[in-house]
Amino acid sequence: MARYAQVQGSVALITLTNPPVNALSAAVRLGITEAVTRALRDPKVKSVVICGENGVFCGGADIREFAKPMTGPPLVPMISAIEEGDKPVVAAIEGVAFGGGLELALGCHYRIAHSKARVGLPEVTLGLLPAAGGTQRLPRLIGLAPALELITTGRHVTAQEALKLGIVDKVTDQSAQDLAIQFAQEVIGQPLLPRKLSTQLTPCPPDVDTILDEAMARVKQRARGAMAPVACVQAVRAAVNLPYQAGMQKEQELMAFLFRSSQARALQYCFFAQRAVGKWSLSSGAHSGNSKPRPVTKAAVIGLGTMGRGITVALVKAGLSVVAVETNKKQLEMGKQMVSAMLKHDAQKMNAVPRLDLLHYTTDLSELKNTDLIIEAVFEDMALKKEVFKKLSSVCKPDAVLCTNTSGLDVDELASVTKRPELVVGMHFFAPAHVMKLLEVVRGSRSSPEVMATAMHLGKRLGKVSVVVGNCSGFVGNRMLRPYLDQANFLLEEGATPELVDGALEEFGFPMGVFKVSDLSGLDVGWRIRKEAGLTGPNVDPKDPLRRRQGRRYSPLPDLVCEQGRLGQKSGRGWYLYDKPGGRVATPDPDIHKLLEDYRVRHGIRPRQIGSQEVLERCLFALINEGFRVLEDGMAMGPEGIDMIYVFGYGWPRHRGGPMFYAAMVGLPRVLERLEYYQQVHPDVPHLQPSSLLRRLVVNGSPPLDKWRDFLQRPHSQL
Ligand SMILES: CC/C=C\CC(=O)SCCNC(=O)CCNC(=O)[C@H](O)C(C)(C)COP(=O)(O)OP(=O)(O)OC[C@H]1O[C@@H](n2cnc3c(N)ncnc32)[C@H](O)[C@@H]1OP(=O)(O)O
Repeated sequence: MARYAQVQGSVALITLTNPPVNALSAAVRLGITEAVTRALRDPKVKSVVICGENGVFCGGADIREFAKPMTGPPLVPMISAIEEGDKPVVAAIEGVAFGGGLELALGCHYRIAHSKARVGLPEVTLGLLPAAGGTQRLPRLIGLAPALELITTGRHVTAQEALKLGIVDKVTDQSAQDLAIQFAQEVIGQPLLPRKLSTQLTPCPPDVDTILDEAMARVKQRARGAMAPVACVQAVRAAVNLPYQAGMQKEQELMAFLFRSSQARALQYCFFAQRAVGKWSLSSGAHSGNSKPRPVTKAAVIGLGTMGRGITVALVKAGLSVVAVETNKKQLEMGKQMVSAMLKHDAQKMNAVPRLDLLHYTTDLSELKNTDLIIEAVFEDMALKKEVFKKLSSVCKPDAVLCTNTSGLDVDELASVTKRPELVVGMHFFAPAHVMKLLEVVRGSRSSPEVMATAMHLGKRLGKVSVVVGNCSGFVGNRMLRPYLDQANFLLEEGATPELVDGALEEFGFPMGVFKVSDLSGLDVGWRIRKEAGLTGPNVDPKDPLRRRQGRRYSPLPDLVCEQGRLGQKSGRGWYLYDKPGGRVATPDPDIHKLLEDYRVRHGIRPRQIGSQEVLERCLFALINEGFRVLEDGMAMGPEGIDMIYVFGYGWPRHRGGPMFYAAMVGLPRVLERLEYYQQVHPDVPHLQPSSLLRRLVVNGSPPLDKWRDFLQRPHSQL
């Protein structure tokens, strides 16, 4: 796990060999410990170089080992032995030096990086802190403020920035290993003490307490309940206030607390779940390993509304040439201006040139003859989308892939109007499409494995977390959102206010509560959908009472709010009041409180005190319950997919792992018991009826999440 060689006569070369990222597993730590001891003992060895195999220095501690009892030599003494030795040790960083990998490099006396390498301490993103001396050595090396920023965010740093910050000593376009070997010979005999970071003091500006206090305030505000960033600031404070050994002690104490936390488990679960969803499989036996994507060099986007513009920008930023289509010259010009502005804005931020040359604008569909893949992003209307698909089917080359960016319409119905249903797939982007990381890739019943591979591969090129989902109404994310929204509205009827509900959800960790999100998206969106579904407006069954639709409880409150012209942020009023149309700062609105009071009086509802716990249980458990139904119906590959959809698309706090992981943490019997309770109180809400999968899991002793698939009744998923 670590290869030892003697090169250039006097240099010991230690190579980490644990593909793919040379993670510091027990075997690697043992290998390094033995190799370093050998090098330090061998009188013929005058200096040492540590590098990684296959162009990667080290991706850090082996995260898979965190769930198991610790074996092998610990990292801290291993790194101390390197630093304390009397021979210069040079880290040759290629690829990445992350987490324990960078901490290992910080224990070396010199660091040389390849120009394409990246370094960082991303432990905070795993619910931990850099506990192999990272919180103590990095501030001593680069100073308090930059170290705080890197450690509390986990940000990756390019080799060039690392050089500027002083993390690395040299950057090369050639082999970092070769330069390190040469360098290791040059520094033989030079004093080592100034290079041993643990012997140094953290360089501190006079306003050190202010910097630390401000960092703590910033971190607490951003963390939304996540504990690791707060612990990171505490650990770095120790690097300023305490001698090295005492600082290390503090680092270990904080780490021990974080290591056992449910947040660390949730964040580590997310790390692996994010990678697992990329490895899709279909019930036919096709999977990511045996299905080849089609080459896509030229794409097209139909419709330059909000979604189409974002998708166009995402495609261009990924280096694809794009034909952007609108129905008339005026819309096209408007779309063009917006897309150009977005690309220029983005390029400016990155100090790059906007790739406007990759774009071609047209109103003529026949110009799509040579495109490999087309993404339809027109208005969410089945008739209109069908018309577009019919035309695409006749103008595009026969093997062009046709994608729809619908947020919930039937992909099979759309595919049925084309001559190539096997080449039709859903690509559900989330607004703003060039920013949001989530992509639901919707498999129609006839979508071929090749077309699935193409959509998933394209998602990866666009930097998205792409999740394969089945073709059901609302797919996975929006389907699960409905019961959540319903519960929020029912809570208002029963006595809550928008700010009470939102407060509970924000306290839980959502960046915005449900009513603030609705105001941001525009309340008319849901209103139109409800009208089309016959839930409000002229198509309502006249026999339905006002608070019942289609056999179940219905809250007309959102419709009443829209009828008053309160459409959310854009009209300056929605569930909240804003300072002006388009304003962002929400303040509670007495008019909404009055509307709710009048409504309750009109319907004879006696308002009651509602607490945060009830808000969370009713909103979140209803959503989770639908998640179990999604699994039962075979519309998702597994709970990991659902969780990644919620983390990346709906603001579910990552440190709570996603709804299905959260359910497992709360305990499935508890979720079941609360759903049963609320179902008894609200028998007219079918969404509260516990799903059969949840019941079955509880009966079978609540197995861990990765075993849930064994309890599905359908032998095959619908994917
Ligand atoms: C005392 C405690 C001291 C230190 C604590 C730590 O060091 S915690 C670990 C800190 N390191 C990280 O957080 C880095 C995590 N990894 C990454 O960011 C990326 O994997 C990386 C290294 C940039 C490579 O990215 P790439 O896109 O090239 O590959 P991918 O992410 O798909 O990873 C490939 C497979 O390697 C597995 N893997 C990656 N890092 C680790 C790791 N540190 N431990 C264990 N396994 C790791 C990853 O899961 C992939 O596995 P696969 O089975 O192929 O899905």
